[in-house]
Formats: sequence, structure tokens, C-alpha cells
Amino acid sequence: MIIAIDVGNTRIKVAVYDRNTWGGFYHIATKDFRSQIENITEKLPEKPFIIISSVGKLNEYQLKWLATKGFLHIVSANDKLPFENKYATPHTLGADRIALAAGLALEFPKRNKLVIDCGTCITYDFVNQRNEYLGGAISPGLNLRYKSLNDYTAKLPLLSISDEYPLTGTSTNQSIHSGVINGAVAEIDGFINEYKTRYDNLTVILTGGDAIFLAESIKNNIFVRSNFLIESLVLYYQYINS
Ligand SMILES: Nc1ncnc2c1ncn2[C@@H]1O[C@H](COP(=O)(O)OP(=O)(O)O)[C@@H](O)[C@H]1O
Ligand SMILES: CC(C)(COP(=O)(O)O)[C@@H](O)C(=O)NCCC(=O)O
Ligand SMILES: [K+]
Repeated sequence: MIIAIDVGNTRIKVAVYDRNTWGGFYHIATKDFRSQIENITEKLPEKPFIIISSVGKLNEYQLKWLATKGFLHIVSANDKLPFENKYATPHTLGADRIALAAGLALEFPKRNKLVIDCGTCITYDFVNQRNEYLGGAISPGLNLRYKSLNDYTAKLPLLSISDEYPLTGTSTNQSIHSGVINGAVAEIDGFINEYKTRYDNLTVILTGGDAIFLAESIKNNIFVRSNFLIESLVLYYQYINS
């Protein structure tokens, strides 16, 4: 039995996997970490294996506590990896990005592949068909764009994701929605187009909390896999223990 935990900067995602079956997906607020993990683990018939990738605000004490709940593996650059890590600063690479790259390498070993994770940040991670991880990009996620427009101006209100984002915004609110959402969509399509010109047989995965919303407007062919990071953690766990 495996519990996969992804600690992002906005929220924590947890899944239970047992004998080839997903036992449940949970979204947890950081403040409820202990109580919610307690709820999940106390029901289990045996001590689980726990794999965690954390880039969010989880401290040493919380990790120590987690280690009492199962056999714990914390994803890090020191792990055995299913790809060759060509990042110039491998020890500063986010554990979430390590797990995403591992998922790409394990699921699509023969292809060039790009994963775009639309969470707090939008991250781009590229693994080529020789399974070399080359790096990618980091840009602000949708909520971060809304928040920074409000934080760094005197007049712009704090908005959140809307279904109305016409190309030509005709009010302040619409202009912000257009800038944030159409801007992110154009950025994502732009990145994919650039990768397509450089690499053939490219597979693109869109994941993260805003993936389904953004996918509606993205023009390129992509696979929308909202839980790709959690799924990658399970594949990766099986890989390092094989
Ligand atoms: N219930 C929710 N709570 C928080 N964010 C949500 C929720 N549902 C959808 N989202 C969207 O998901 C995004 C966060 O995505 P996620 O992949 O969980 O981020 P991270 O991995 O950085 O914590 C938010 O920007 C928000 O737009
Ligand atoms: C870029 C990130 C902040 C993304 O975090 P997220 O949006 O998943 O919450 C995280 O992957 C991170 O802290 N990375 C460290 C820097 C790097 O990957 O090079
Ligand atoms: K992200």
C-alpha cells in the first residue's frame, strides 16, 4: 500500500494506491496536514509506504511526524532517477519537478516529452527521447498573476479566475482577466510551439490545479492529466524499489 503526497505551494494532494487500484484522492489545506493524514492512515489495515514530494511549507517536525505513520521516502535529487539529470543546479530543482520528470521518463521512455504543471507557478519540464532531463521554465500561475497585479499597483482590484476573458477586455476587470488568462494560454501555446519546432514526436502533458480550466483555450494537442504528479510519485516509488 502506497500513500503519495504532493505538497505544493497552494495545497497538499494525497492519494492512496493499493494493489493496482487508486483508493482515493484528497486535497488538504496545509494547516490540516496532520489531522487529515491521521484520518487517512488510521483506516489502513497495514503500515503504508509513504512517498512525498514537497516544495511547500512543510517543516522538519511535520516530516518527522509523518515518518511515524509509515515507511517514508522523501523525493530528492540524491535518489536513483529514471532519467539523467542535466540541470546545472540539480540540488535546487524542485522535488515536484523531479517527480514530474520521473513520471515522463517512466511512462513515455521513447519520446520527447514536456510536462506543464499549472499550479501556484506554471512549470515546464522537458525530458528528451534519450531520457535526459534538460530543464524547463518557471512562470507565475494564474492566482499569482492576479495577486501581483493587485499587490504592485494602486488601482487594480484582486480578482480570481473567471469564465469570461474576452480577447479585448472592455472594463478593468475584463482587461485583467484577459491579461491573466489569455496571457497564460498564449504563453503555454508559445512554449509548446517552440518545443515542437525543435523536437519531433513530442508528447505534452498538462497538469496541476488549473489544467482543466486552461486546456479549454489551449490550441495545441495536449493530454490533460490533472493528477499526473501523484501518479508519477507512485510509478517512481515502484521504480526506486524495483
Ligand atoms: N479547491 C481548490 N483550492 C485551491 N486551489 C484550487 C482549488 N480548485 C482549483 N484550484 C486551482 O488550483 C490552483 C493550485 O493548483 P495546484 O496544482 O494544487 O498548486 P500547487 O501544486 O502549487 O499547490 C489554484 O491556483 C486554483 O486556481
Ligand atoms: C517552481 C516551484 C516553486 C513550483 O511550485 P508549485 O507551483 O508546484 O507549488 C517549485 O518547483 C520549486 O520550488 N522549485 C525550486 C526551483 C527549481 O525547480 O529550479
Ligand atoms: K507548478
